[in-house]
Amino acid sequence: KRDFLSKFRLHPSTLVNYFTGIEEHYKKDNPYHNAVHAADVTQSTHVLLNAASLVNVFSDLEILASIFACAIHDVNHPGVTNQFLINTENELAIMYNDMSVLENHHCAVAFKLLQEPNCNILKHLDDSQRKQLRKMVIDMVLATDMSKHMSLLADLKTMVETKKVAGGCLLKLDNYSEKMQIMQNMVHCADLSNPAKPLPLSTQWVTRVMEEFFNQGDREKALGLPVSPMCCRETANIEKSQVSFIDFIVHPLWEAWTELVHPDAEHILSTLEQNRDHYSELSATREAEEQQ
Ligand SMILES: COc1ccc(/C(C)=N/OCCC(=O)N2CCOCC2)cc1OC1CCCC1
Ligand SMILES: [Mg+2]
Ligand SMILES: [Zn+2]
Repeated sequence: KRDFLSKFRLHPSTLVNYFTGIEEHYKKDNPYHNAVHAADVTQSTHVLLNAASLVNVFSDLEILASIFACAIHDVNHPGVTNQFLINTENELAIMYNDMSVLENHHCAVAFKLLQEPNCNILKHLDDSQRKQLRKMVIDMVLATDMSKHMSLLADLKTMVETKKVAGGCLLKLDNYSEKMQIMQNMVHCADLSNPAKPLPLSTQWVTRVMEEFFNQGDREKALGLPVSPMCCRETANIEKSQVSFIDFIVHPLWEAWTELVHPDAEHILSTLEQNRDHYSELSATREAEEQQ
């Protein structure tokens, strides 16, 4: 739909080879971090990019970089968190010195795959375009590390406030840093969009992420390690965790995004709020049952 095959001279069979390779490098037996999550985040970002207020904000190369970043953003995810890899001194934590271990790995695997035969989809980009795309993809994927969430959101809110005070257009972006901030938050929003989807979809993602967390908790128990928060299948309160996750992480982020692209994301924010109330009511009902 974006006419990228002709704009970037992308070869159909090379695209198929590369993205089949990417799909195969997502671990099928991860309940959550599998190729379906990558497709979900990619499709969600495609929709966010179509907001009326974002028309003409991004160049074709920035859009290609954003969509590519989503498709590869969790590739070869091992189904455990950065903290688990660090605590178990996993080879990936050693490789990346405990810094955004997963996110560095996802980028490295994706770019290494480009060098496989008949997989170089970026072959016909010129050197400057390829260098810019690589930098933008790395900047976006590294920003999906949850430990960056608070600073990413704080900077977004500062930028929005500053532009509002200046009376300018929120989306008049003067430099790479401002534009990249928007792109990083957009991909991060998509990565955290599960609670903002229609409830039948959202509940499936909750089941999947909890299954992956519980598998990690089982492994921590077997290794005699302290079980990570929300990873103990005996004690986790799923509904309560979702309400906190929405209240403290997801809603503040989507509130900022909704203000940025006003009024194009209002329906997403209201779905998120309805879902939050659903989990909150479920949690209260469960608590009442447990009292009896
Ligand atoms: C559908 O529910 C969730 C979906 C995504 C996420 C998170 C935090 N995604 O973050 C980006 C990926 C990431 O960095 N992760 C993956 C999850 O663990 C942290 C490291 C959390 C979700 O629910 C919370 C609350 C109850 C149990 C977890
Ligand atoms: Mg990730
Ligand atoms: Zn993800």
